[in-house]
Amino acid sequence: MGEVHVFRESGYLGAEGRRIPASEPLEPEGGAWLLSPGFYKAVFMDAVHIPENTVATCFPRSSLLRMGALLGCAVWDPGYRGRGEALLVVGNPHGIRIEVGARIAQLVFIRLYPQLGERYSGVYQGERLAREQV
Ligand SMILES: O=c1ccn([C@H]2C[C@H](O)[C@@H](COP(=O)(O)OP(=O)(O)OP(=O)(O)O)O2)c(=O)[nH]1
Repeated sequence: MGEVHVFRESGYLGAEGRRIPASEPLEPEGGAWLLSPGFYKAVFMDAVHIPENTVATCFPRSSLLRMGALLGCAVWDPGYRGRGEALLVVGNPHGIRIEVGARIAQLVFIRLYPQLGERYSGVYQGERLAREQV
């Protein structure tokens, strides 16, 4: 876990366009976030580069589920590079506490045969990376 954000406005998903809502990072206290029930944006601390012959998907660690929280993840495309994000849903009515840098997710890689002709070139390519990392 690198950052936890709260959403500050609505999002929009159209047939063509989209607007990702503004969000605000929460300051950890004593090196951890105390999160009450709700929906948060979880920004990963680690950057990934998905190989071009691979697609990945991400699951929450079961420890997260066991304490009453979910991580919503989608598909990580071949060739994607970046520090991605996921949706953290805290359902435990007593909240949860997550330390900065705690491991929250596991990526599962699926090798593609044959290799795809196209690698990811969407709007999230290179997100949160320094120019030389892209
Ligand atoms: O839970 C996830 C899943 C994917 N990604 C990254 C890797 C992926 O390659 C990229 C784009 O994901 P996706 O293709 O699902 O997004 P989209 O909304 O379809 O965007 P685009 O139109 O750029 O494909 O975002 C995340 O950060 N979190």
